[in-house]
Order: sequence, then C-alpha cells, then structure tokens
Amino acid sequence: MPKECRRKTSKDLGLPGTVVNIEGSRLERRPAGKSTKICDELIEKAAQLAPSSASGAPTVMDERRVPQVTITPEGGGSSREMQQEDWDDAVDGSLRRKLSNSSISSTGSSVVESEDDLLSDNESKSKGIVTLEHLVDTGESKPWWKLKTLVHWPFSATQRRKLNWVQLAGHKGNFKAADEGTILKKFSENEMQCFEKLKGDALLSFVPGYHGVVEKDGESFLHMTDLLANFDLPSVMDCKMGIRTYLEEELVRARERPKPREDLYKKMVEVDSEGPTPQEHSQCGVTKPRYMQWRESMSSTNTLGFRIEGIKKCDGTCRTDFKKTRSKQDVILVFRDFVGGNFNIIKSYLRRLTEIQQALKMSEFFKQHEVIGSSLLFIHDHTGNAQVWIIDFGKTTALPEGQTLNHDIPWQEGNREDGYLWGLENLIHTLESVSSEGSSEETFCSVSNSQSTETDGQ
Ligand SMILES: Nc1ncnc2c1ncn2[C@@H]1O[C@H](COP(=O)(O)OP(=O)(O)OP(=O)(O)O)[C@@H](O)[C@H]1O
Ligand SMILES: O=P(O)(O)O[C@@H]1[C@H](O)[C@H](O)[C@@H](OP(=O)(O)O)[C@H](OP(=O)(O)O)[C@H]1O
Repeated sequence: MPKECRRKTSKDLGLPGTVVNIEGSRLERRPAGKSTKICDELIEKAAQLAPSSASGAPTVMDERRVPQVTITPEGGGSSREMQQEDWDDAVDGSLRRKLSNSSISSTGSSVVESEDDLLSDNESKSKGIVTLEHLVDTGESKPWWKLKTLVHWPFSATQRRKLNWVQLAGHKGNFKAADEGTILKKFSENEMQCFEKLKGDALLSFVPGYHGVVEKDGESFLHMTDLLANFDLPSVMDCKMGIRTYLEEELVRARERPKPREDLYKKMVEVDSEGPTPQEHSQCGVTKPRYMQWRESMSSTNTLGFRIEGIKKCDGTCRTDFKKTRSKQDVILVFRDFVGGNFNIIKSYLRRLTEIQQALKMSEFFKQHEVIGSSLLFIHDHTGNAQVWIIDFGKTTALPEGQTLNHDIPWQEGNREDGYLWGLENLIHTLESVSSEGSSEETFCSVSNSQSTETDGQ
C-alpha cells in the first residue's frame, strides 16, 4: 500500500474521546464499558435471529466477543441491506458504536512502507462486523469520482447508503460499499496489477471479480465483487496462506534501518509477556519482521503453512483470537466449530480447495509471483452454499522475468519461496481429518442407533 494511504487515528489527530467521520465532523465515542455491553446485546439479538443450527451446540473453543464497529451510516438501502434489515433493526440505534472511518490503513499492505511506517494499533484493526459507507452519486452537479478503467458506472441511488458487512482482517476503513453486490477496497498499485494480470489466468474463477479503479477526492479504490453478496447470514473464515507473511524486502529494510514499533511490542506482550527479548523489553519496541516472524511461530503459519485469522459465524459471534492456534488438532477444532458440525459443508469446502489447488498448479500468474499475506476466504450459510475464494494480493509481487517459484519448498532468504502450495496441502489434509471424523461419527451414530433400536425392540 502506498504510504500516503496510511491514516491517522483520532488519537493521532489529538481528539481523545472523539472520532472524525468522512465528512470531517466530530462524533461522540461511547465509553468503552458501554460499548462492550452494547456489543453483548447486539450479539444476543443477532443470535436470536440466527438459524437454530448454529446457536444450539456448545462451542468447542472459548467464544470471546469482540467489538462490533459501525461507521456513521446515513439513510438509504440496497436490496442486500433490505435482506439484512431485520438483523440491522435489532442492532440499530443506541447499539451502534461510532468510530472513525479514517483509521490507519494497510490496504495493499506493506510493500514499501511497513518499516518506515507510522504506528498501527489494535483499535484500527477490523475484527468482525462493520457497516460500510456506501459511495454512490450524492447528487452533486459534478461527479466526485472518475472511473479509470470502468466505462459505465451503474448508478442506482442518489443517497449515501450503508451495508452490514464482515471484515475479518485488515484495517478498519479499508473498504466501502459500492453498487449492489460490489465493494471498494483502498487502492494498492500492487493489488491492482495482480487483478489486471489475473484477467486471463487459470485462477480467474477463484478470485473476486475485478471491475477497475474508481477515484474520489484524489483517493482511489479497487472495485470488486462482494463475495458475501449471495449468502444469507453467512459464516466466514479468513485463512492467511503461506509459511511467510512478510516480504524479503521488508526484512532487508529492517536490517538496514531497524525501526522498533511500540504497538507491535504491545501486541506481542499481550499474547506472551516473555516473547520480547531483553533488548526489545528495554526499548519497548519490536521491528515489523521480528513481530511477523514471532506471529508465524506462535500460530500455525510455520507448522502448517497457513493460519486462521478470523471467523464470523451466522449467530453474529466473531473471533480473531487465533494467535496461538498452532497445531493441526487446534485447527480441526476451530473448523468443526465453524461449520457447526455440518460435515457436508466441509466436503464442499474440500471440493473447492482441490479445484483451487489444480488451478494454482496450472496458473502462469502463480508461477511468476511471490504470494505473501494472501488469504483463502471460506463462506457458507444455512442453505448449504459453501465457497472458498482467494483474496488479498496487496503483498503479491512479481518475480524477475524468467524466474518462477515452486511454492512448496522451504524458504531461504533469497529464494522468495512462500510455501503456499505446502500450506494448501496441509489445509486440505486438515479438512480431510475433520471430514473423516464426521464420517466416523455418522457411522458410530447409525451403529448405536440401530443397536438401541434392536434393544428397544427386545
Ligand atoms: N471481495 C471480498 N468480498 C467479501 N469480503 C471480503 C472481500 N475482500 C476482503 N473481504 C473481507 O475483508 C477482510 C480483509 O480483506 P483483505 O485481506 O483483502 O484486506 P487488507 O486490508 O489487505 O488486509 P491486511 O491488512 O491483513 O493485508 C477479509 O478477511 C474479508 O473478511
Ligand atoms: O495480525 P496482527 O498480529 O494484528 O499483525 C498484523 C498482521 O500481521 C498484518 O498482516 C500486518 O499487515 P500487513 O500484512 O499489511 O503487513 C500488520 O502490520 P501493520 O501493523 O504494519 O499494518 C500486523 O500488525
């Protein structure tokens, strides 16, 4: 992501207790205690409205509730909003916590900026359900945006609109709602180039539809298909792929100009007070690659070549506390919980993953790119619809002409290997284990059912 896309928090702007909406006006921030209560109410109400299949069973892992964020909505309603309106009503009004839409952004990620960057903070990270502001024609005489690669923009409304949406990773404010079934993501040159190159590639049907670049007030966005649009109260999981989550160039830069970051130090200490070295403790800071490597070693990135970033279930609960979900068995438990014991969903996911695996092996794009920080987005709902998509090309970079990657051999600095295919294979094996546990449970159930029937009959 270009450095200028980084945004300051209200704290940075010297506005404690206030936030700034996109029009620049100050908004009230509710006290933290109140928003936690609000969040609990929200989740309870959403849970009441959710299909019973997901709400009944006890969860395998501790279900920590995370703050739900809403960004200053104003009127309007698209068909998708209408579908969500009941849910929305239940969580509307005082249940909303207003936050800035101008938080720090890492869209397009850190190809050039991360180590030189201003600080990030936990408040700026998205952890679940957000309400996206809708960028449509506001009725101004002169259109405030200009389409660069899309000739016709299908304007269908004249008001700002809102869209309840799920953002499991990345920074708040990186996404906006667009016309029906589409969203806008903050522009990154890198990601844009990837989408352009993917147009004729074997991976095309596994990435979100790309509809070009749009601009507003000098700010650019990538216009893409909203993968959640065709789901009804979807459950969503973000799995970050690969054995490495930082670019080699980030490593080089950190070596040349180490910039310890206090926010990353704090995030590390929160998970493991013994994580930082004595030197890092004394300077209260860790460099970005050091933090990223630590994250990889705590989670399943190093051991399995992928890690779970976040989950939102159909009952409205969101979790992003997977920093220590490391072993295959840990991941199996999370997936079982995610699908609510519905092993048919796992089977559908497995079919899709196998298709993705085949497409990756055919893909020229994949051969020629180091794929870092990209995720697989798992989405299913109560209808049994289950899909997996490849998202986030912010840190996917082209190799020099003529060079290719295997994606399944160990990384050594300089070879740029990312372990993507190795991670995918492990992910498939992990889901196969979930699926076979399901099959044996089904067998066990039908055997014990028939035994009890026989006993009843005696
Ligand atoms: N096309 C899409 N349709 C639906 N949801 C999406 C789409 N793209 C992204 N998301 C949601 O937004 C989240 C963040 O997406 P993405 O990883 O692309 O953002 P990012 O800001 O680049 O993140 P990071 O800073 O971690 O690199 C995903 O976890 C997913 O929940
Ligand atoms: O998941 P965590 O523990 O919150 O850590 C973040 C995560 O690794 C992101 O992938 C990374 O953004 P990029 O992928 O864009 O580098 C971000 O760096 P940042 O703080 O520099 O945005 C980290 O803080």
